[in-house]
Amino acid sequence: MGVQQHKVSVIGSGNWGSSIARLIAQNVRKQPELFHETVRVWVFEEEVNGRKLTDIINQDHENVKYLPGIRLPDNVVALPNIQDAARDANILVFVLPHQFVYQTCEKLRGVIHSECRAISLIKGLDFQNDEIMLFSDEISRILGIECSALSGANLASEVALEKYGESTIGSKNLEVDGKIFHKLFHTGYFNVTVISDYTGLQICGALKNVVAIAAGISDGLKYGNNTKSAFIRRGLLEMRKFGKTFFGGVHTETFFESCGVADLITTCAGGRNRKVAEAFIGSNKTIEQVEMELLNGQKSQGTTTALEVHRFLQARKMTDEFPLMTSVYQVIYEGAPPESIIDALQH
Ligand SMILES: NC(=O)c1ccc[n+]([C@@H]2O[C@H](COP(=O)([O-])OP(=O)(O)OC[C@H]3O[C@@H](n4cnc5c(N)ncnc54)[C@H](O)[C@@H]3O)[C@@H](O)[C@H]2O)c1
Ligand SMILES: O=P(O)(O)OC[C@H](O)CO
Repeated sequence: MGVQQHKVSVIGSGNWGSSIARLIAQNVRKQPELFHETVRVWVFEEEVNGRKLTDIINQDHENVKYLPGIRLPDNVVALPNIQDAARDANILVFVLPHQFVYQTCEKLRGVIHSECRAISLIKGLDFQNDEIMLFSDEISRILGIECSALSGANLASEVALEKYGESTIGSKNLEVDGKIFHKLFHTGYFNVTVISDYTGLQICGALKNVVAIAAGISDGLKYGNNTKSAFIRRGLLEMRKFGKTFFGGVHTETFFESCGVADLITTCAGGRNRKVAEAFIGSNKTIEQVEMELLNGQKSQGTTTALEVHRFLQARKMTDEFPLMTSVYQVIYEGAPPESIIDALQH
C-alpha cells in the first residue's frame, strides 16, 4: 500500500451518481497503489418500499430507485450522513442536481482537509443576483480546495451497461489533478480526455440541457430529424456565443470535445430533458408535473437552467441575441405556442 493511497467519496447517488460510483469502484480496485478500495457514497436518504435506500444499496448492492437493474460493486458503501461520507477523503466527486449543490456543500464546511481535491460532474451553472458562476469555482470557494470538472456524452444508464463512450475532464492543474482524475475515471469503455478549458466544458454541460428541451419540443410536435438537427446546430452556436460573451478563456475547440457537440447529440437523442419536453407538448400540464410523472425522482436540469439563463439575459437586455434559449423559456414558462420555437431558427 503506497502512502499516496487516495480515499474517494462520491457526493450524490442519483442516476449518474450511482453509475459513476460503479465505474470508480471498478477503477480503484484495479489501482490499489493509488486508491483506497472503499468508495464511500453519500445518499440523500429516503424510504423505498419500506426500506432505507442506504440499506438497500449496502445489502442488495443496487440503487433500486435511481439505477435499477444494475449491480454495484461491494466496495461501494452508502452513507446517509454526508460528513461521515466525506471525512478524511482525498478526492470528492460531486454529482448532484445543480439546485442542491449549495445546501450540500455548506454541510461540508470545516470537514474537508486542505489537501483534498474535488471534481464536479454537475451539469448546470450557478446564477445568483444576475451573476453567473461555475459550480467548480463555487465548490472551490466554499470548501477551500481545488475543483476540476467532468462532462461528456454520458447517459448514465449506458455507462452503467459499459457501452463504449467518451468524456472530458477540464482542470486548471493538468499535471497533478488532471492526471489523477484521468486515472480515476478512464477505463476501456469510458475514454476520457483532459483539457484545460474547464469553463467552456461546464458551459456546454449546462446549456445543452436547454437545447435538449428544444429537441424534445420538436419531437413532441412530430417535426422530423432535419428540424431537430437545426435546433442542435443553432443551440451549439448559442452555447459558444454565451461562453465567449460572458466568460474569459473559453476555447472554440472545447465545443468539439465529448463535452460539446457529442453531449448535445446524445442528450437530444436519448436524454431525460428531451423526453420530458416531448411529453410536455399537448399535455396541458406544467413541465414540473410531467417531470414528476415520468422521472420517479430524477431531475431534468434543463427547465431550471432555461429559467436561470432567461433571467440572466433579461437583466442584460440580451434575450434577442439568444433566440433559441429565449424561445425555450417562453414555451415552457410563458405559454407561448410550441410551434413558435421555429421562429428561433429563422432569426
Ligand atoms: N443521469 C445522467 O445520465 C447524467 C449524465 C451526466 C451528468 N448528469 C448530471 O449529474 C448531476 C446529477 O444527476 P443524477 O442523474 O445523478 O441525479 P438524478 O436526477 O437521477 O437524481 C436526483 C438526485 O437528487 C437527490 N436529491 C433529492 N432531493 C435532494 C436534496 N434536497 N438534497 C440533495 N439531494 C437531493 C436524490 O436523492 C437523487 O440522488 C446533474 O447535474 C445531471 O445533469 C446526469
Ligand atoms: O438525461 P439528461 O437530459 O439529463 O442528459 C444526461 C447526460 O447529461 C447526457 O450526457
